[in-house]
Amino acid sequence: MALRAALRQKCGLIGILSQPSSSGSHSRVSAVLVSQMRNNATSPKIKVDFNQSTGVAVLSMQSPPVNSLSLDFLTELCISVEKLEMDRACRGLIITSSLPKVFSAGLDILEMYGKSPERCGEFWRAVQEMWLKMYSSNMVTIAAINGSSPAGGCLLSLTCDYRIMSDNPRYSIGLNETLLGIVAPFGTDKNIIKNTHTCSN
Ligand SMILES: CCCCCC/C=C\CC(=O)SCCNC(=O)CCNC(=O)[C@H](O)C(C)(C)COP(=O)(O)OP(=O)(O)OC[C@H]1O[C@@H](n2cnc3c(N)ncnc32)[C@H](O)[C@@H]1OP(=O)(O)O
Repeated sequence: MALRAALRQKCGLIGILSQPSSSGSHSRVSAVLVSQMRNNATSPKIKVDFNQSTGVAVLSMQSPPVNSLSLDFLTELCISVEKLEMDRACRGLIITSSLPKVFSAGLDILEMYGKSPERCGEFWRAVQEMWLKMYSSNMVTIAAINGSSPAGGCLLSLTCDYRIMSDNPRYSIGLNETLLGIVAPFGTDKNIIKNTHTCSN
C-alpha cells in the first residue's frame, strides 16, 4: 500500500500499472553484450525481475565478491534502468543485492589505478550518469540495502527515493571515501549541471 501511495505521489497515475510491457531496445541489449565482452564476462552483473501485475521491478546486483561499481557494472546498471524507464508498465524499482552481507562496496578501486586518462574519463562519466539517471528517474525507486554499503554503495542508495536497510550491526553504510583520499570530481559538463538543477526542483 505504501508503494502504491508513493507511486501515486510521484507519478500521478495508478491505473496504468497493469498495462502491457513494451519491448526493450535492441541497441541497448547489444550494448550490454559489448560491455560483457569488454570485461570478458559470461554472466550478467545485474538481474531484473519485473512483475507485470504490480508494475514493480526488482533489480538485483549480482557481481561477486562485493558488487563494486566498475565501468562494466555501471554500464549494465544504467542500461537496465533505462530499459525499465522505457517500459510504461514499470512504475516502481527496488534495487537490492543478491550477495550475502554486501549491498555494494562502492566504486571499484581497481578502476582508479593504472588506467589511461581516457579510461578514467569514461569511468567517471559512467559514475555521473548512474547517479543522474537514478536521481532523475520517473519510477519510484527504493534501495533495499541488505548488506554493507560504503561510499559509492551509499551514493547509489542515496539516489533512490526511499532506503530500507537490514537491521544488522555488522552492516555499515556511509560516505567514507574521503578516508581513501577520494573526492567527487567537479562536474563541468553543462548537461550534468543542467540535470542537477532539474533534479533539485
Ligand atoms: C558525483 C559523484 C560522486 C562520487 C563520489 C565518490 C564516491 C565514492 C567513492 C568510492 O566508492 S571509493 C570505494 C570505497 N569503498 C570502500 O572503501 C569499500 C571497501 N570495502 C569494504 O569495506 C569491504 O570490502 C566490504 C564491502 C564491507 C565487504 O567486506 P567483506 O569482509 O565481506 O569482503 P572483503 O574481504 O573486504 O573483500 C572481498 C574482495 O572484494 C574486494 N573489494 C572490496 N571492496 C572493493 C572495491 N570498492 N573495489 C574493488 N574491490 C573491492 C577486496 O579487495 C577483496 O578482494 P580479494 O582480496 O578477495 O581479491
